[in-house]
Formats: sequence, C-alpha cells, structure tokens
Amino acid sequence: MIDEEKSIRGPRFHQKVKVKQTSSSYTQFTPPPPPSRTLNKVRVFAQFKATTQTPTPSSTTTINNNNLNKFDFSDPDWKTKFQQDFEARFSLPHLTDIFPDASPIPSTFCLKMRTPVDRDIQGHYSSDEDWHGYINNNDRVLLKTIYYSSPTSAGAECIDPNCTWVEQWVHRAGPREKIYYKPEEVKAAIVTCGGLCPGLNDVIRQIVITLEIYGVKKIVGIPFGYRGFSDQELTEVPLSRKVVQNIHLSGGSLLGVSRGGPAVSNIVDSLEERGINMLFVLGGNGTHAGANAIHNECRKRRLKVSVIGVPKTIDNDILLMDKTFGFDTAVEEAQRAINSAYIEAHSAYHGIGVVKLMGRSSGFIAMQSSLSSGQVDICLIPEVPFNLHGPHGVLSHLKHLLETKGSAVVCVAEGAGQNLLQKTNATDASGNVVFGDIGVYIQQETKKYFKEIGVHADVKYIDPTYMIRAVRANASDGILCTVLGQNAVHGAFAGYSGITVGLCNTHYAYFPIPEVISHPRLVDPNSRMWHRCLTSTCQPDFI
Ligand SMILES: Nc1ncnc2c1ncn2[C@@H]1O[C@H](COP(=O)(O)OP(=O)(O)O)[C@@H](O)[C@H]1O
Ligand SMILES: O=P(O)(O)OC[C@H]1O[C@](O)(COP(=O)(O)O)[C@@H](O)[C@@H]1O
Ligand SMILES: [Mg+2]
Repeated sequence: MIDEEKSIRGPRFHQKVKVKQTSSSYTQFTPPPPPSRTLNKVRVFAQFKATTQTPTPSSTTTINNNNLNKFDFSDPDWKTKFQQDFEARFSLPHLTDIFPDASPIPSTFCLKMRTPVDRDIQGHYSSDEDWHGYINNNDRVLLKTIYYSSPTSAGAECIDPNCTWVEQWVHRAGPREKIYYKPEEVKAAIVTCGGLCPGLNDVIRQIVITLEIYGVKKIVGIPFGYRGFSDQELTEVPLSRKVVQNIHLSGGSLLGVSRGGPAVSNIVDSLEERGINMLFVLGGNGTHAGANAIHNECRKRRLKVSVIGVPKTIDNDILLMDKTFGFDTAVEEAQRAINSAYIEAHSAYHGIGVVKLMGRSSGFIAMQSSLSSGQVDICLIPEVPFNLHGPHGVLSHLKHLLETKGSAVVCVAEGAGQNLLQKTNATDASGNVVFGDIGVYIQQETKKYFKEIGVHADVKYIDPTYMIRAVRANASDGILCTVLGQNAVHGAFAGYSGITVGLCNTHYAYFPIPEVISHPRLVDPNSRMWHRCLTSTCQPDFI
C-alpha cells in the first residue's frame, strides 16, 4: 500500500519516494502444489481421525506454542490461516518496503572471472552472460522435514493436537540476479560482538572476499563489538582480501569482541557519520537483538542500509537452525578435556572426573560432547533438573558407579543446576546473569559427600571453557562459516535487511531476525537426542 511521501535520509541516498506502510510482501510466494506423498499424508490423517479418538498430547509431545494461541484448531481453515501467518512472519524485510521505487541493477557477482581482463573499468566482473547460478526470490527451503504420524511419536513437534502435517517454508539464501546496491556506492562494515567463538575469523574473511567479488572497495572492521561505534579511541580497521587472507588460521576475532556498548541510536548516528550502508553483525542472541534494533532505527530514519546478522554462538542456542558455527569445533575440542578427565579418573583409585562445558541456558555442548566421547557417565544440562543429594541424587549414583565401575566422569553445562547455588544477582555488561560455578560446586559437594560416608574418592575438576572457545574452527565449521559469510553478503546485495542466515535441513536460508531470537533454543528433554545421550551414559533420573 503506497500512501505517503517522505524524504529519505541516508549515507548516500537523498530523494523523495513513495513509502509502503506495511513491511511485508516484497515478493509474493505461491507455495508449490503438494507432492503426492503429502497428499498421502493428508489421507493418513483423515484415516487417523476417522478411526481413532483425537489423541491428547502426552508428556512426550512438543506443541510449538510460539504464536499458536491465536489459532482455533476446530476451525476447518486453521491450516491455511497458519500458513498465511507463517509466510507473513518469515517474509524478509527488504529495502523496497521503504523505498518502493528503488530499482535493482544486474548483479555484479559472477563466478566467470577467469582473468583480470574480464573486469570492466571499475574492476567489476561482467554478469551479462547467460549464467544460471542465481537464486530465485521465490525459492524456498522446508523448515520441518519430519512427518509425525502421532503426537505420541518420539520427539514429535506438533502444531495442533493431532500433529497435522503443515508445510513451513523459509527463504533460500544465495546470490540474486538483481542487486540493490551499486558496489562503488557501498561502504561495508563488519562487527563481532559477545563472547568469542571458533570461526569468527573465517566468517570475516569470507564476507570481505565476497564483497570484493561484487566489486566493493570500502570495507572496514569495527573494533571490539558495538563499543567500537562509540569509543573515540577505537578506529575502523580497513579490510581487504590481503588483510584477511590468513586470519582463519587462528582462533579469536581479528576485530576483537566485547559485551555492552552504546545505545542503538548512537550506533546508527555513527553509521550515518561513517557513511556505512552495509553492516554485517556477527553475534548471538543479544547481538542479533541489537542488529534488529539497528535495522529498525535505520528504517525509522529512512536510511538505505542493510543490516545482516550471522549467528555466532558456541552454545548453539539460536532457534530454527541445524547448528551455529563454532559449535562443532567446541564439541570436538571438549573431547580432549573429557578424555583427560576419563584418564585421570580411570587411573586413580575411586577416581571421579568432573568437566564443565559452556552452555548458559542450553546444554547442547554438554549433550553432544558426552554422546561423542562415550566416556561420560553423568551428563547434566540446564534443561533437565537434578538433585545432588538424596537417594536419587547425582552423588548417590556416583557412589554406585565407584562400587560397580571403580571410576566415573561427570560432564556438566555451566548453566545446569543453578537452583542449587546461591544467586549472584550480578549481570555482565550486556545484562546477562552471571552464574555461580556449578563445576566447582559439584567438585566440593562430591568431596564432602564421600568424606562424610567414609568412602575414598579422588575428585579431579577440569574447566576447559575458555580453552575451547579460543581455538580455530575445525574443517566442518570452516565450511559452515564460509557459506554463511558468502550468503550474508548476497543477502545485503539482494536488498534485505534485518535478516540473518542459517543452516536449515542442510540448506542455507534467510530468516527475519526476531524469529530466531524470540527465546534461546533449548535441548528438548523429550527429544531423541537427549534420549540417546541417556542411553549412552546409562544415567538415571536424578529427581
Ligand atoms: N536486547 C538488546 N538490544 C540491543 N542490544 C543488545 C541487546 N542485548 C544485547 N545487546 C548487545 O549485543 C552485544 C552482545 O550481547 P551478548 O548478550 O553479550 O552476546 P551474544 O550476542 O553472544 O548473546 C552487546 O554489545 C550488548 O550490548
Ligand atoms: O566470560 P564471558 O565472555 O562472559 O563468556 C561466557 C559465556 O560465553 C558463552 O560461551 C557464549 O555466550 P555468547 O553466545 O553470549 O557469546 C556462554 O556459554 C558463557 O556464559
Ligand atoms: Mg548470548
């Protein structure tokens, strides 16, 4: 709906344009006709409903309650309404939402660049050849791929109480044939926020390389997270392929990281002053909340700026993605600590090894590391409550393990069992609650317990958290970082903003930021993966 005229203020975009008030509908997606298998599934539901009573969700059923309260599942049209709502929620904010007259140009991104002679006068590569390597704006990726025939199926993620099959499509990431920025008018900035994570340098490197392939000359790094936008002593870091060529060979971030920082309005002031019109933000939940706020502020000020997130969280706590970069590396590196704890415990008389791994509210690293190592007897995560003391507590099980196996290994996520510790009431500069040290607590309580019952126990505690976070990305994360970095640049040139990029059922997709950070992604205690972990450790419930 075009209904008003406003003046655009922006780093390099001053003109009068007509403005859309709604932020949706950059392209209208018509879902493809359902394949025959889908039709079969619908028939299965029909049979199911006809021959059985409506199943009630059991304790093993996950009903996604995000946005579901507004649907009346007795309405025969609820599925259509759900899909329409889903499509609106996952439509990607685009520059044309506020600049409907912005006209795209043919992409300058081309893979046919054999020799420098192929470049035009400004160093671009010609893309007027008949090349079919582009993503169509209507391409989609299926978000959920399992059809659960019953809400009682293990790990079932259901929308309605019958667990009806509903296709949920998200936007496919990649280079578009038409782009909304002239490379010579782009000043791109990269910022890395929050804590460290393996792979940050790989993503920075790929963003720079891809920007250069589009023909961008002005690329800078903002030092030390959002703080770099306001701290006068911190100056922009000029970036080029030459600068970033080897940075992925070491961990950390070339640009530095930080928590806390200036208000969003100050960050956007700084973007305007610096003439930045593409901002690539690497960070977790908090950083993405900031990126989305920056995107909204840019829209409010009518700036032609693309803000693109790349999810960075070693905790793997971003919604809807197969995994985030750095997580794989963390799991791999954690093996060294778990193995050391095992060797120590196994070599001692009545040895107990305790390893603490990162995971503020999500126990993915602890769960996957325990599964992978096969050396862990007790895995404790924030999502699953446990008692230390009492007949069903962890300590009593440790006693049993010493009696039966002679040694034991405990792997605990940092956010687990916080209810057992005194609250610190402290927060870090970003507002995250500072946790008590559950690893130290378990070590102390274990020593105390075995002393009290007069049983010898040799307890060794390993906290490898910062050693894990600082390593360079492994090969698998290296690939993930590479593709995410490239897709971030493609998303910006395609004219999107307020989006992030992630791996979705082995494909790469763009998501509107709010959809992936509404809450941290958690381990589902009813999921197959957690059940597999329990099968592997043979641990009982500790409640
Ligand atoms: N809700 C928010 N709105 C705007 N900025 C935020 C918000 N939450 C966090 N930030 C900023 O994002 C940055 C990183 O946040 P933090 O929680 O430390 O790490 P992460 O992004 O890894 O979760 C910090 O500079 C912080 O000030
Ligand atoms: O000591 P720091 O830098 O605050 O980092 C500790 C935090 O970093 C993390 O590993 C990841 O946190 P972020 O995703 O917010 O960077 C958490 O598990 C942990 O609580
Ligand atoms: Mg966080």
